Amino acid sequence: MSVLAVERAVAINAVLRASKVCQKVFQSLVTSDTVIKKDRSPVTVADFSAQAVVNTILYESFPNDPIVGEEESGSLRGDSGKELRDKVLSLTNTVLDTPLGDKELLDAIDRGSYPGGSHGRMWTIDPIDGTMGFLRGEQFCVGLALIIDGDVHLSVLGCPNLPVDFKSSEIERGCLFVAVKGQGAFQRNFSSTEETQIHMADISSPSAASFCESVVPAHSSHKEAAEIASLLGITKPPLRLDSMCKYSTVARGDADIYLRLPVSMDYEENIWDHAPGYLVVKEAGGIVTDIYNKPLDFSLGRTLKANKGIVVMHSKIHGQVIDAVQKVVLKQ
Ligand SMILES: Nc1ncnc2c1ncn2[C@@H]1O[C@H](COP(=O)(O)O)[C@@H](OP(=O)(O)O)[C@H]1O
Ligand SMILES: [Mg+2]
Ligand SMILES: [Mg+2]
Ligand SMILES: [Mg+2]
Repeated sequence: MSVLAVERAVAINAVLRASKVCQKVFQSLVTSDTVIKKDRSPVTVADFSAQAVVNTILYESFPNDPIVGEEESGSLRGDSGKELRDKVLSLTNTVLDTPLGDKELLDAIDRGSYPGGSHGRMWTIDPIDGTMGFLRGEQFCVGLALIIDGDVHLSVLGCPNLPVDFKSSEIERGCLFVAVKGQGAFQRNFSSTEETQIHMADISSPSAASFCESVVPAHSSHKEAAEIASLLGITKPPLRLDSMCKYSTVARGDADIYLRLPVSMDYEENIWDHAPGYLVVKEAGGIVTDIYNKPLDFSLGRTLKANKGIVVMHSKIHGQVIDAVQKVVLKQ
């Protein structure tokens, strides 16, 4: 059996079930189910439920593995949290084989409180990445990765709204991306278990490239990305997508560059926002660095403290893209 085969199967099952939760909520989303967290980002019933589902399934197979998860159960607790808790619980139990009770639900969500670090195994889960895209009915994904001694070894991205093929006239949506370190990156569609290996598009000149960036300008500077594109001679308009769908889009060759340019130099990227997408791109043959051309360091806790921004590209255009990023962002 290949390395991490059991973990791979469990992670796929967890992400598919969590994706199902998101799809159910997506079909009946009402704005009153949105609460505002301290950081003012919207969080929905689906974020809590998807994290509970993934953490429960991971715990059944790997009870000793710690988890770094985005969400925590604070707003579901006590009398004030009862209404939301009831909704999250009933939604969660629609996709689990063994139903959870109230306490088990809260415990499952809070199993994601691990501080991270450089030693041993840990999972990281973003139950809905691109919550803004989810609320708009656009792109979002469920992201899960296994990090061992600070290095990403396995990742699964569930993208329920992503067209399975941008180039096809059919509009089938829903795809899963899976990567294991050293084993390549694969796409399978929600409608099948068949896997197809994916690769970055071969590109020799940045001027022929297309690039993607966040929809939300507060997450990545659109203005600086336009300046970089102009320096590189890129004429195609940016492909704006929420979530780690940007990593999968580049990994399967639908775009060539992903720019995430810091809007504030104080912001630290979260490991769950990048570890799952990072490995899919690496295993598809791409390079992922920060704006300083430094590799991403997942070993420093819950955030990428040592990095600023994200730059994803094919090795053949790496030097030119990094030069342009540094000229514009670092004024070098
Ligand atoms: N100032 C900021 N700069 C960069 N990313 C930010 C940010 N504020 C929030 N984010 C992150 O941006 C993620 C979405 O990225 P994108 O814009 O690529 O869709 C959010 O994930 P969640 O939606 O999981 O909260 C959140 O963690
Ligand atoms: Mg969030
Ligand atoms: Mg996220
Ligand atoms: Mg999230």
